[in-house]
Amino acid sequence: MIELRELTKRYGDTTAVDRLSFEVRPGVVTGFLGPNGAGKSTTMRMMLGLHRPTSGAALIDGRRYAEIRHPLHEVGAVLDADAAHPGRSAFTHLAALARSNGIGKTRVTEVLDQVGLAGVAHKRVGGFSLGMRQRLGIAGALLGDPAVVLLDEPVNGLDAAGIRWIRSTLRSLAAQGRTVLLSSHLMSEMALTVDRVLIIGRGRLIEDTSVAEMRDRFERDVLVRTPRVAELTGVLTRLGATVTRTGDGDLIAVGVDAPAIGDAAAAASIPVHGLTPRSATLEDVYLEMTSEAAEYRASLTAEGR
Ligand SMILES: Nc1ncnc2c1ncn2[C@@H]1O[C@H](COP(=O)(O)OP(=O)(O)OP(=O)(O)O)[C@@H](O)[C@H]1O
Repeated sequence: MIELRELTKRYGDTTAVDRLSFEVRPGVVTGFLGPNGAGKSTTMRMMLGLHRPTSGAALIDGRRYAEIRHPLHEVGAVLDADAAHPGRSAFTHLAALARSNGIGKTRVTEVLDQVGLAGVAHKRVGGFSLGMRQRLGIAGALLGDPAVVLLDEPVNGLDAAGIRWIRSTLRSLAAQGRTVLLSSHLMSEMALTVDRVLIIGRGRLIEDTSVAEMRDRFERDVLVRTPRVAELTGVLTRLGATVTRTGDGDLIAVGVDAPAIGDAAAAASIPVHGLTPRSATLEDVYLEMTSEAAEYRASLTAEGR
């Protein structure tokens, strides 16, 4: 379990993380989402004791990272797929990591097998594809059999097979009762991988919800085509709908479903030539939630800050 309490990080005038509080629970895959510059990497680095918070705390199973005696056994992290020296083999890289944490070579063989790299264990990492380097990173994170696994942008740049592999690996880690947190700036990458989402913008928490709840919250509307626009607008408004008009003269009704619109139009003898229920995608909902933070970021970039 990961717990953030009013976690804050300031760099001079920039508040990268702003009084962030949330919990990441075991047994589910949690996505940590936000537009570029939202503060995801800074937050993860504070969880791992790599950055010192300005105030507040990031706790792993109730303790700050610095207080954990054998960190690799409690938290495994992949912050950068290129952390391994290109001249080393996968085995040598992991064996060095294992040795410095008092872990035996048998475990190295086990994790290489677990991530599907057993066949290339003695090949140079420099010749590995991004997908293979990502697997190696995960092998390193799993060496100490930790209860908490953190991954920063693990699917960035991966092909479809690589994404599928990460997805099923993270699901099985969560099913084993581990706490799994992965960051991304793209909802589309997360939608099929995570159960819960924590969305941040400008260092603040915007949403802490499940993907299922987010799907349910889509604002559904109905596109209505009628030759008697004004009359139908009146009928639907009286039904409680919010009605707007498209550039093509169609109506967009929010707050009533298509059958209710059809019935009301029939009762008023208004012809309806088209009735199309529409729903936003998960990506649309996410972009709307984070638009203010993304625009703020764009304005800073435009000012050259
Ligand atoms: N060492 C630093 N010094 C000054 N500002 C920093 C530093 N590290 C991060 N920042 C700023 O803090 C904010 C958050 O950055 P961070 O890298 O944590 O965001 P992110 O959500 O991980 O973004 P991305 O998706 O682009 O990786 C940004 O405004 C960034 O410019």
